[in-house]
Amino acid sequence: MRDADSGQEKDNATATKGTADEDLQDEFEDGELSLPYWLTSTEEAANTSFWQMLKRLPRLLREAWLLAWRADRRTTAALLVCQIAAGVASAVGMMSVVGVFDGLLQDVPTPDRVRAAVPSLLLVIGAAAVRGALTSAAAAANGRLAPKVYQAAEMRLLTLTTQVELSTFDNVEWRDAMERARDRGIAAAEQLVNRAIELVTNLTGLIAAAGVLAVLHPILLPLLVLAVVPIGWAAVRSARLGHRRMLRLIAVWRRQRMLAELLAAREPAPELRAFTLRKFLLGEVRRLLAISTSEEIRVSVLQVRATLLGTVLSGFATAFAYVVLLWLLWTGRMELAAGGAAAYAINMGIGKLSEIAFSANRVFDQGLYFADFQGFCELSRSRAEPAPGGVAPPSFQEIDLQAVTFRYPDADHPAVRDVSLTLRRGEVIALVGENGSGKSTLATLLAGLHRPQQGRILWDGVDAERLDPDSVRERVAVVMQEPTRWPLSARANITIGRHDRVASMPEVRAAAGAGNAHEFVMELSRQYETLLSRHFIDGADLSGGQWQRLAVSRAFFRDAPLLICDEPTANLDARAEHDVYQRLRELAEGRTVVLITHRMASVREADRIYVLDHGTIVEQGDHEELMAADGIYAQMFTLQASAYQMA
Ligand SMILES: Nc1ncnc2c1ncn2[C@@H]1O[C@H](COP(=O)(O)OP(=O)(O)OP(=O)(O)O)[C@@H](O)[C@H]1O
Repeated sequence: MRDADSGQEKDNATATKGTADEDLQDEFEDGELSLPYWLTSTEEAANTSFWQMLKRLPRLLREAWLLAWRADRRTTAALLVCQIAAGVASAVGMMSVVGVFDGLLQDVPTPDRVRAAVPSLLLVIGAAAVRGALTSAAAAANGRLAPKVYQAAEMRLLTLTTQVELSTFDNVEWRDAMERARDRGIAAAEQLVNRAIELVTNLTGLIAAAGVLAVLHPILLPLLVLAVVPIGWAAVRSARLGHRRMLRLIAVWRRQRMLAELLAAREPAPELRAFTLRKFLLGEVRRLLAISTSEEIRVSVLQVRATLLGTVLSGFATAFAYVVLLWLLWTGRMELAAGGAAAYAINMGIGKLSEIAFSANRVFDQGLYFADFQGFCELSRSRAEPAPGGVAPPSFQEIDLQAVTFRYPDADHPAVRDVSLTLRRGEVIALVGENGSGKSTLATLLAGLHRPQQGRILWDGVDAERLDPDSVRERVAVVMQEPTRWPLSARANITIGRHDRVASMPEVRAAAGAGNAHEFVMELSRQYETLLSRHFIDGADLSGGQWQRLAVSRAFFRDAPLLICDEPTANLDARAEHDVYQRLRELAEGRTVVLITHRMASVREADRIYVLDHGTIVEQGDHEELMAADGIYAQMFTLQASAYQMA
């Protein structure tokens, strides 16, 4: 079937040559729509044969069952009972049709025939009513189950994503897996359950029809199957064409969606206008849309052709089944009443069989995406942060780094190499060095965000490897180089530093005052309750420096024994910078502060200064000692001081 598909697609591609779409088609073949590398495993799955697909079905059904069972046991069980009972009601209804025909065909006056048919007719009506009620109950149960499955899948994904080691975010394979799982995997989990339920419903209907036919005459059963094979083939072919079109177009769709979002988003709006990019970007979106439109039309023609062929062949096979039925009646091999019921059951069975072909294909289709989701979950579990039982001391006297080395995943060189240093309680330590010398990485190691591959970090003599990473992080407050702009209120942006503590307004104000944020927060429309996001009504945005002041306030509010400030003043004006350092020094009473900055004037007062170069410590001491040594630090300091003097 695979070859047949590609053959037909090739024919079609040839047919389109010479049309107005020629350029697009060329582009299409030339790689614009070639399969993105991260979809190769999905393509492999999509190209498997019809029989391979059938073999996979039981496993997929089991997975759907497990998903539903874990999400809501009672509803899943109720749903299954409703489905099976509806199937039984169907069978009872069909068998009762025999009685109706029996009554109507008796050799008595018409009123007596009708009277004889009434009990069976009531049974047919009763069975239909019960089946209808059970189907509605099953639909209600499904309506309850589907969102729960979605919720469970989304929560599973987010729980695992936030549990992995930070360095995993730099792993390309994991990030690709996450993209695919988030893009379609969560929805596929819900869809897989929906489609599996649909399949089971149709299967129970088919079993009922097949059971009735087998009772009436066994030869009718294979005829039923024969009639549905062409429709089933057409359904599978059409779905696979659609799935492969999706695989080819996904890169184009993603790019087009990304551009469309940029055109409509607020952040790039000024640059879009400043660089007069509108026409250029609109042209790009138009080009991508044209590619996907032409491909969609091409595939839909192929799909209609397949469906038409399947329907015609199935029509012939159905006609043959009825001819055989007539022959059975003609030759007296079957009672007339049973013949009427058989015609009814054939009709029902054909309907169910073709629905089964469709729903089995949908289960398979969603199963492909669900496999992506499961793959990501397994990968994330294998990369989850270890959680040893130890708890870091509430406060510490000393943090000791011993020959620590750290390399980012896939990086050629370690970002921090063989670093040994000691932080004592109450000290202010400064890390200086050129861009890329490893300061921020060293800070993340101290904060317990990364784990060194070599060397040890001791908290009062206890190896951090033996401590629960969250308990280490509880003791640290970090002002990041690029603090996150949380789309929350100004107050929450500060209290998120210790979200599990009930915060009184005076405490929030004190932290905001320390971070130099109180004044500008009071000027916002709703002061501390102002939502800091332009994406919402009444939301406000802040300048880079104001966001940084909030980040400093957040760290003050966290009130941790170790405060790490990674260029906390990069966006601050001179006065704000002076104030923040003043407060940092006050805060250092009883706490340890690690300061990373390029402003040499700010590090003069530090108890100890470490100079990093290519990940190693090349100089250390206080300001006077380092100036006397006349090394890198002295050069950097003199350079900046002379620049200020010239200014
Ligand atoms: N996530 C990452 N993945 C791979 N390499 C990284 C990553 N982050 C940083 N690096 C590399 O590690 C080295 C140290 O980077 P780091 O950010 O620690 O330097 P820095 O001294 O803080 O620089 P800056 O002064 O510019 O902030 C650099 O060579 C950088 O390219």
